[in-house]
Amino acid sequence: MDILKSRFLPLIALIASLLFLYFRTPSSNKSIDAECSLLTQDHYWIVSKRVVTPRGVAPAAVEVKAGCINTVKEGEYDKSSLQNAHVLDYGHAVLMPGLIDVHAHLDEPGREEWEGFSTGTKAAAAGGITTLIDMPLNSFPSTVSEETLKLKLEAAKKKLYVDVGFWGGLVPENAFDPSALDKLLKAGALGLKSFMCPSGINDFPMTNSTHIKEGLKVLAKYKRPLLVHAEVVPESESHIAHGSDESDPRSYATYLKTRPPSWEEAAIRELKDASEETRVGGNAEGAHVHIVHLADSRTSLDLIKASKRGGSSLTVETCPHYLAFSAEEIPDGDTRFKCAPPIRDEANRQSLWEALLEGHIDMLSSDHSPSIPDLKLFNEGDFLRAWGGISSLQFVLPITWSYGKIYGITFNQLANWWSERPAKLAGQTNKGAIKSEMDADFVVWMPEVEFELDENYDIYHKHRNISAYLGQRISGKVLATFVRGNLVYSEGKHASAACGAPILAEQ
Ligand SMILES: NC(=O)NC(NC(N)=O)C(=O)[O-]
Ligand SMILES: [Zn+2]
Ligand SMILES: [Zn+2]
Repeated sequence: MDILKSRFLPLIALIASLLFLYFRTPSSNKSIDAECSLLTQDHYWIVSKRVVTPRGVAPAAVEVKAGCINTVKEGEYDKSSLQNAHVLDYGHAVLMPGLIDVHAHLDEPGREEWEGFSTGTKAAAAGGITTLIDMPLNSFPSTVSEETLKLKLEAAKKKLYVDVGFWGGLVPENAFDPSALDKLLKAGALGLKSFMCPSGINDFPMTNSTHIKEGLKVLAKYKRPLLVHAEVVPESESHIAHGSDESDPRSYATYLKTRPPSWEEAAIRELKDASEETRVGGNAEGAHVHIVHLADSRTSLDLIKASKRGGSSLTVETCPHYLAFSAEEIPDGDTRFKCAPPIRDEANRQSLWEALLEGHIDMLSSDHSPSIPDLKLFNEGDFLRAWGGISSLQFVLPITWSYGKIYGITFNQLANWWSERPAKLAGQTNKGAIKSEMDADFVVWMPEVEFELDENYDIYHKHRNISAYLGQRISGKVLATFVRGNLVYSEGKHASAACGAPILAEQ
């Protein structure tokens, strides 16, 4: 009997625990799901008088089912037709596709004291951003291989409040190693990113046109883009890179002179050549070149226009800080405004707006690139030695709107610049527009509501005091953010669990 007991007891215990797990799983899943959303339903309707669809702005009722948009019924909705349904009526608030930020530095693993997946994506959710694509540098190690992409994914686990994809890095070490690039792209990097000038990060060295052409050949096979920080330090100008001895490092003008528009021009001239290979019949047909954070609205932009006219597959983004600020108004010593390329003069700012409105600039991104406050050297206010990068993630929608409304921008333009075109760049065919079968990713916001970014405002970035936007009065309050049907942010509250998904490219 004892022998029988000792033989069968473990087996009985195993069966009992399997049965326990089997019956427990559905209810435990349910409670996890409930934490993902501030709503309990997964089938409901969102109603608003201003729904932004590819067809325009109109009253509509949007049916959400299992994380996707099921139907979009345009026109005033008839309450009786939705009688048994769960309806969220947002009245006059604007319902737009969630923003897709293709350029954010979240810095994990390795520099989580600068920013992190949890803080960064909470800020994104509070700002109406439903997807962001993380840059391969500022984390440590940089995302330049299959292994380092895996470290990113590991670090992101259970910390994502919105969906997050990853760009891989193109650096000299992997540029001539197509099999290493293959592995990185097969592991799910949505595309590659490279720098044509020093990045400031030791394990992310700069690339030249030869590296870029090699990278484009590999990217062509996967039909994915190369994003480029387009500034080149011309030989003849390298001597002014650190400012002349008599110049005041606390003056923004001193910094501005160290990175003239000719740096952007030189890089874009080289990129114009390299991107010819993306034309139909070219060596890298299928690949795409995307210029990040364009600051110069003059010759650089002319080169971009010529390249597009010639049939190259090329797009360009600019960022809200280039549209909001001008060099003349940056106070002495206020290194919150330091970024590269630099914020240029007022006339340049205005022509950036024109280029955006005329469609020569394709999209917007945050280039949210924070650091620890110490590196901003606030005490010295030294623009030449302070770390460059603007901290802005949570504010990009109200900032674009507040500075754009005097140019008469429309909600459809906002949706194009912030959702539709970024989705295309990142290969996200299920995202970027309010139409049936797309992911139910939305921002609900009130363009007319003004508020102050003061000390009482809830900011979720890791370091609130380094943002260049603090102290501003702006308009466009985000009321709610939905990620694949989950209400992840509403009226100052986040869902209790981080249920955003890592986005990996499919082969
Ligand atoms: N290492 C960085 O994050 N650099 C960034 N810094 C800026 N833009 O000032 C960038 O995107 O180039
Ligand atoms: Zn850059
Ligand atoms: Zn950046």
